[in-house]
Amino acid sequence: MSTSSTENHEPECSADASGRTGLSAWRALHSHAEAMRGVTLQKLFDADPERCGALALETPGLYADFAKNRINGETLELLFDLAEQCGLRQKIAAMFEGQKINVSEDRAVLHTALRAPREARILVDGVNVVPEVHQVLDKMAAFATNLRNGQWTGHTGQRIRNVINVGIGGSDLGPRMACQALRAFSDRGLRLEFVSNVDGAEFTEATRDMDPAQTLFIISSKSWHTLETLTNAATAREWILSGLGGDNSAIARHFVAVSTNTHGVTEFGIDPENMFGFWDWVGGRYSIDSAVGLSLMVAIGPENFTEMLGGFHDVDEHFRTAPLGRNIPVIMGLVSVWYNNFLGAASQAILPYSHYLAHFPAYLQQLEMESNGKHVTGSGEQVDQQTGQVIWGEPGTNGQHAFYQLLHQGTKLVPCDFIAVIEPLSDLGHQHDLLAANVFAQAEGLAFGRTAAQLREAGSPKDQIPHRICKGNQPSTTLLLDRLDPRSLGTLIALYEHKVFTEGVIWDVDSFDQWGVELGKLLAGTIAEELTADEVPSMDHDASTAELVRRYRSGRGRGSTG
Ligand SMILES: O=P(O)(O)OC[C@H]1O[C@](O)(CO)[C@@H](O)[C@@H]1O
Repeated sequence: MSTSSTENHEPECSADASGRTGLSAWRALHSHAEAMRGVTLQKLFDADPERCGALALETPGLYADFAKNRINGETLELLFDLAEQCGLRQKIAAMFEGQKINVSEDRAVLHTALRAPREARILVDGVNVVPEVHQVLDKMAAFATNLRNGQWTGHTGQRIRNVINVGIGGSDLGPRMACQALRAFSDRGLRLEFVSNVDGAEFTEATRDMDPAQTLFIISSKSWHTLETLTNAATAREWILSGLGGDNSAIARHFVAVSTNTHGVTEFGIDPENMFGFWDWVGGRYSIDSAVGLSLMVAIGPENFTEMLGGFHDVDEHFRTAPLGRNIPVIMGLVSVWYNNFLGAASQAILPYSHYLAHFPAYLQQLEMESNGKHVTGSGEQVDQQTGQVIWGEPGTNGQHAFYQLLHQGTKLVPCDFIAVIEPLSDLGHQHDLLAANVFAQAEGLAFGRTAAQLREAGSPKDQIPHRICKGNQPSTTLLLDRLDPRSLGTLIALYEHKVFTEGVIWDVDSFDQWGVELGKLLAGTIAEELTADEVPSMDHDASTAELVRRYRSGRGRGSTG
């Protein structure tokens, strides 16, 4: 197995002593990785009966089992050395202090302030931001309460029964994931829908059979410039107006906005009174605790939302204060770097054994891949090692009948995060026991596999034995929650936020910008004009793209030859 340079996209510059690969801890980890190649999980367990206790950590409501990872004490020590040499502890402090660690945008990164207690003091440019945070939370709580108890009615005086969050990326994935995760805590009299895609199919399906008189839209966009959201918002306005007799005053009762852009919101026609603000120091993918969580607060109520913030805050404190060796998100991040940069893992699977967490892998895709998919360091130099994790996954047990075959018998190293829950949320406790049996069984099976000797003993036909062998040694971490509730969801999300932060520090990237997303937006603007122009446009594309545009125009009955 090769090490940090396994992918097709090699950095343009070679590793030099000023980059991460020049650090003594980096070089030591390389040598250690060589030594660990033949060391299987079976050997690691056989060698150390204390391993499980030594490699498990707890935080309220959650047990993190790292034992089934291809690491030993030395691996961890070297990873902690690397963290020290990369200044992880100083960078954690800098984030919590509100220093402008989002260097390419010259912004502070303070999602942790969103869940700070009322009495906390966190300064950005000399101003304590905590009172503002709580002002917005209070305004959200008043609105959510009025909507839930029927005091906020629609234009015709009818009670609101449907709430549709319109937003994309960070303005969609968090509340969408959490509304599903916390359905058991939701007001079942309210129907929550999410519309993100510019594909009109999503809007059409979400609003099918809905009564506009009973429907409220939350238009959520940090920038208020996002094509998908503004397009869907305009469609929503048309839908409300045509459903309610074209009276513009209906907008005030059927639209609220979540944004940092008061001007854009006002221009759209939403009263700034009905706008819930946030700040440029909240990144989109870190915004679920801000006003972006409004749809979630409407669904679960302000008290549950506050509980969730408590879970986040507990982990913030843990991340900020626990020594590296006891710090769960630090270890999650470092173990992830170990596989990515030293053992050549191609991707990382997120496998929640809870149907309520069905959207959690998609949420983590943005969190991880938009944060750490970067090719330059904070100071704009080409990185000298692989950055970013490819994240994917599905809830168990469904995934077992789809892609686990590759995990058990394929040739790829795919570290897995299993997320399991002890207490069932439904009355079907016996099914929950089966679910739990499966998650523990999968982690065990992936780690230790099934040998030829075991198969022979079980009476497998001789010619089938090679096909049936599972080599094992596929590593995993298991996060075991006492129960899935607002607090533990906060805990879980915050662990991953800080895991991603840890990785970003090791890779020396700005985890809080996302310039790469801009290119697609720019090109789509040009192509949208070409697709819809009356006259055949003159195009400046590569031959492949130009042909696709021509064929599309032709298929839509528009001129395609010039
Ligand atoms: O909330 P906005 O400004 O509409 O942006 C939505 C999303 O678009 C991005 O800027 C790029 O995809 C994300 O970072 C962000 O979460």
